[in-house]
Amino acid sequence: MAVYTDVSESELEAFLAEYSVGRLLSYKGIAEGSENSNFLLHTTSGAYILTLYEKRVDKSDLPFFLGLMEHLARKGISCPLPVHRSDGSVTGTLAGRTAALITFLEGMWMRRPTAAHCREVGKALAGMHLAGADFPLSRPNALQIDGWRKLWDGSHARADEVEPGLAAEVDADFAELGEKWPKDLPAGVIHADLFPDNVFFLGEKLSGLIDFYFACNDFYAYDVATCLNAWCFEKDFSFNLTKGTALLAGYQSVRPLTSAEKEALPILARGSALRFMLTRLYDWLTIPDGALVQKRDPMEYIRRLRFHRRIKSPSEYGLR
Ligand SMILES: Nc1ncnc2c1ncn2[C@@H]1O[C@H](COP(=O)(O)OP(=O)(O)OP(=O)(O)O)[C@@H](O)[C@H]1O
Ligand SMILES: N[C@@H](CCO)C(=O)O
Repeated sequence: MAVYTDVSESELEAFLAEYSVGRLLSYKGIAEGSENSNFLLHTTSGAYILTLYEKRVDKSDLPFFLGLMEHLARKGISCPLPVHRSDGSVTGTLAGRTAALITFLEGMWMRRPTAAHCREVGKALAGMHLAGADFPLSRPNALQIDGWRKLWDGSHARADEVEPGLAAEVDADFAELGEKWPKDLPAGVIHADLFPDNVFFLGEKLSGLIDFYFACNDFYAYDVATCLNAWCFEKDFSFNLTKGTALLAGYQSVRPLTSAEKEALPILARGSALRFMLTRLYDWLTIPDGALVQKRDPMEYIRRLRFHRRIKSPSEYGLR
């Protein structure tokens, strides 16, 4: 459930008076998502998403996130467009929270993506990387190895509650990743969380990308590695080579990977699996049961980590 903050009709109407979106017809909370409170709004001019930023989003990052969506949308990437207020700004205050209104994207996310969906997502990711190359703002990735270490420091003592031996296993990953993490690869603005629930489709056609609230500057190939993790594993944790091949071919049809990026893919995939394992583990251990934040299973990413440790060549992901 992701409606942490209730909004009354009268305060919403007062908030909307600052926008040229017509009259409010209806609104309802959206259960999906975990970071912010989201509402679907219908007004006399169409449908919109209203987001109230909750405490896990640093407000000083909003110009980057919202500015990026606007930049990408203007360059032809299908993503939500922030709606401007009469004073030109894109954020206001509602129910004591910083809030923004963005355009509604048609489509639905794929619970069971096929290789065709994976190919489309690869193409869209590369398109986003190219379109973001001249975005003037930048934001360091807070979830690089130092950020992972902070999460790990907060989880280490209880990690073996999730699986005996996990603390020692992950300590070894940190040692190896610290040593082998690439220092210089093509970099720019990345999505950093392009999971299936952040990509909408109409049939097999990709209709848009959402949720840019982890976007940052980092290696492009790290974003590719995150998509391999999020899109190409089956429920039994086996890697689906057909999906990997499709995703990578889709990406490379728009932005070919350099040989250094190809070579780095196994270590990037391992680092990305560790990153999502750690955020999940931290939440798993620190968020009380029954809280509104949805907890996701860290074991799903421990299984991926184990897979990546065994990879000998990037061709095992379907790379050509
Ligand atoms: N522009 C949009 N058009 C249509 N639906 C949207 C749009 N933005 C968000 N949604 C809907 O709201 C849900 C939650 O959005 P979003 O993923 O941005 O939230 P979140 O709280 O940041 O979640 P998380 O980070 O856990 O994915 C989405 O799954 C989707 O159903
Ligand atoms: N995509 C993340 C959740 C928050 O964005 C995960 O699956 O762990």
